[in-house]
Formats: sequence, C-alpha cells, structure tokens
Amino acid sequence: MSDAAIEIDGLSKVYQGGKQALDAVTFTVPRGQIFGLLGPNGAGKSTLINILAGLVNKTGGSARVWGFDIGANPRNSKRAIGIVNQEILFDPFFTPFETLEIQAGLYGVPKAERRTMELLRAVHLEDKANAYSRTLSGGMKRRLMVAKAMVHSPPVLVLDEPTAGVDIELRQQLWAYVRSLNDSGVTVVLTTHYLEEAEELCDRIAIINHGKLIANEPTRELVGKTQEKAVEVVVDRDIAGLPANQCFQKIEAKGERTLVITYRKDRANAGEVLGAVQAAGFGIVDVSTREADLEDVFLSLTRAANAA
Ligand SMILES: Nc1ncnc2c1ncn2[C@@H]1O[C@H](COP(=O)(O)OP(=O)(O)OP(=O)(O)O)[C@@H](O)[C@H]1O
Repeated sequence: MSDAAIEIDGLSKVYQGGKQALDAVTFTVPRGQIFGLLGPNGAGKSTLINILAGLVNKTGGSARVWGFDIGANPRNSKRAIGIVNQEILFDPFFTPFETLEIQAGLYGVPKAERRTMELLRAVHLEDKANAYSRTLSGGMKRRLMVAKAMVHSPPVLVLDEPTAGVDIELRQQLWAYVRSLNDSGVTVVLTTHYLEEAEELCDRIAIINHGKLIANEPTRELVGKTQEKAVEVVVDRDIAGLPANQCFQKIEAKGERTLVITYRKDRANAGEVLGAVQAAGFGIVDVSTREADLEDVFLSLTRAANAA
C-alpha cells in the first residue's frame, strides 16, 4: 500500500462552458504532513478540493485518498477525508452538540464511538454545546466546522481557506488545534492566501496557478529556491540616469536619491553590487537589504509560469 495520504495524477477539470479549472495536475501529499496548497483567486484550489470531496466530477486523470480511488471507491475515499469548506454550512437552529451528532449519524458513526464533547472541547466550544449555532460568533462557527469535519475521525483533514475573516487570536487557536491534530497523526491539507502562515505551518507547499501546478517542494527548499535579493541604496546625489551593470538583475529609482537593485545571489554579492554603484560615480549614504520571503517566491514562480 502506498504511504501517500493523497495522490493526484494528471487531474483535469473542464467546466461546462469550457473553463479549464485544472490542467493535468500531479502531486502527492505524504502522510503525516501539513501540506499547503497555494494559489491566487481562481487558480483551481477549490475545484481540486471539491473533486476530492466528491462534489465536482473530474474530467481527466485520477485521485486517491488514503489509497482509495475517488472514482472506483468513492465511499472509502470520502470516509478517509474531512473537509472544511470556505462557506459556513450548518443549520442555525441546531446546537453545536446536535450539529456534531447529526453529522456523526450521517457518517454512520455508532453512538458508543462518538466523540462529540471531546471534539467540542478541542475547538473550545464546550460551553456552547447547547447554544443555538446561529448565536455563535464567526470564529466559533468556523471552529464548529472543523469539529464537524472530524466527527468520523478521518486520517486526512482538508481546510479550504480556514482563516479567511477570522481574527488573529482565533486564527492562532485554530492553528494550535490543527497542529495538535497533526501531532496526533492526522494529515492536514490547507489552502490559504496567508503566505507567511503557510511558511510557518506547512511542511510542504504546492502552488497552482491557472489550473497548473507550478511548484511542489518542502517549504524550506521552496523559500531557499529564490535567488533574487534586493538592496536599497541611498546615494549622495540626484539620480539623473540609472547606472547599468551586468551584476544587476533589475535597477530602478525610488525617489530622487534611492536606487532599488535586484540581483541574483548565485551571480553576485552585495559588495559587487555596491561597488558597481560607486563605480558609476555615486557615493553611498545608506544601504538596506531584504531576503526574499514566500511572497517573492510565489510571485517569481507565477511570473515565470505566465511567461512560459
Ligand atoms: N461551477 C463552475 N462553472 C464554471 N466555472 C467555474 C465553476 N467553478 C469554478 N469555476 C472557474 O474555475 C476556475 C477555478 O476556480 P476555483 O474556485 O477552483 O479557484 P480557487 O483557486 O479555489 O479560487 P478561490 O480562492 O477564489 O476560491 C475559476 O476561473 C472559476 O471561475
């Protein structure tokens, strides 16, 4: 048996009307990881998750969840996954306790095996067990959604933009819970627009753009991959014309006396860049440098993919 939590192979989706939301996407989510799926709006992330959930039919390729093919064995593949959607979906007239009990019933979890109070405790909703769900705050509702996705104890939990619209404190609580689930062996896949969060939380990150996979690497390698570095140089006179040098990847003026120079770490170092500025006749007044973060990696990868 494969040790992958999710295996996606050549997965494609063309919606009625011709929109290609996924174009032969292939990647594997290893078991036990927190895996980040990043991409701009409309990249195809929700489509991919909805295919895994059995809510959208694929038009090509295959996908397996915990070894079960979503086409050949949809019952088992669906049982292996818990999905927290972007939209908040539950009946406002049920209490959190009832909401989880009903969900457990839908999955056929026997009464003796239900963990309703344990789940409510884990998402800090124990004291709201008997309140109407409509009286919960946005953050509480979202935490209830996470608990709801876990009632059948799936080995894989997928969170689609789980912290959109959630304040920082609740986001921290939600992530703490996600981390504790992961520590207890649950594989977590999350889509997010918060790149720093993905960088902090995820072991591995895949990026999709316009339905195509453009990166899939351990987070550290992805971040380290970017070779671009920027240096901001304040010079001692007004910049009449931009100096040129082969070690500059890009140079632009920011204000009358500040140059922003991008260079590749593998081709030049800061000393050479500053030397080139001085050789062009400028005195250097101040310098600051900036390491690329995931946002830079993402932008340079999507730029490269768009140009291809
Ligand atoms: N039911 C549908 N019919 C036709 N086109 C659709 C349908 N659902 C999504 N699309 C299109 O498919 C593309 C991918 O959408 P999808 O929702 O998967 O992206 P996403 O990466 O999840 O974006 P977001 O973060 O905004 O949800 C978009 O261009 C979208 O407009």
